[in-house]
Amino acid sequence: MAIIGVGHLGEAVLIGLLESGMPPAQIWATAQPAERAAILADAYGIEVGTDNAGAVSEADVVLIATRPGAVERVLDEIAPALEPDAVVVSLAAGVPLAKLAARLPEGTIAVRAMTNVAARAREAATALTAPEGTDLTEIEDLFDRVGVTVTVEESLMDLVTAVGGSGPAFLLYLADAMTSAAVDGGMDRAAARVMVEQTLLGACLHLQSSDEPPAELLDQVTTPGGPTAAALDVLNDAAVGDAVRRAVAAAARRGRGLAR
Ligand SMILES: NC(=O)C1=CN([C@@H]2O[C@H](COP(=O)(O)OP(=O)(O)OC[C@H]3O[C@@H](n4cnc5c(N)ncnc54)[C@H](OP(=O)(O)O)[C@@H]3O)[C@@H](O)[C@H]2O)C=CC1
Ligand SMILES: O=C(O)[C@@H]1CCC=N1
Repeated sequence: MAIIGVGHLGEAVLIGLLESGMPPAQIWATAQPAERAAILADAYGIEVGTDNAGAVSEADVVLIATRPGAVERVLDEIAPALEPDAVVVSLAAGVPLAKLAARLPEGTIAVRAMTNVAARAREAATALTAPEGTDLTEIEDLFDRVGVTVTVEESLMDLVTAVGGSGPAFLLYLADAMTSAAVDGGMDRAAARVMVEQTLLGACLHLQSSDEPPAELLDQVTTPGGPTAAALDVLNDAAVGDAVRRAVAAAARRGRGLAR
């Protein structure tokens, strides 16, 4: 396979794939500038260059990991070098399948994947979309190596981008605020970080291990008149739940805007 434009997300996916046992010799990647390509090649023991067309020439699956604005240029570069049965998977927010297909040779399958940085820890949530009737088994298997994969209608991709692709940002925002509060209260920063990260991880695992809705689990940790109730009073007074809903809507709107 080939990964074109290894930056933050591309590196997370690369690490997850290698950690999953994919042989390094199976992955050809590109990055820029050449110095970064050399650093990545050294760090991961894979082929990394700056020649996008060269990297895809023997690939069955090509992941495009550049920012949205560079995707069409990359497709123009690689299109003549693609294997006839290659599948091209764009990881970019907001670039529709139609735009991908328009730049690819007739018959080349284009797929959109919205994943997230948790691919690094093989805990990504990935949503795939492709033209109706596409057999996505191979691509699902690929993303299953780095987490959990679902398939959605393309019309949902901007929403999925907001809750999945951007999703880690919501928890990292919370982690930053909770850590600052602990440090301001006198905790050592390293200890505060361990407490916060383990608590957030534990809460997510708790949610995952239960069939109950998050609101029900929230009730169960909120003793009437207790400290958690005091915290929720503040969050509710500040309408944080509403702000989160508006943040998801804003991220989805921005994703739609990128398509233009
Ligand atoms: N970051 C995230 O958490 C998520 C990102 N995404 C999507 O993933 C994509 C990448 O995001 P992210 O990793 O954050 O962005 P980055 O800017 O970190 O990575 C993109 C990389 O591609 C390189 N690049 C640009 N043009 C080319 C080219 N023509 N050939 C080869 N490499 C090139 C960039 O180099 P240079 O810096 O020199 O331009 C950069 O290193 C985006 O489309 C985004 O929508 C989706 C979900 C989550
Ligand atoms: O914000 C971004 O541009 C990317 C897309 C989704 C998450 N991060």
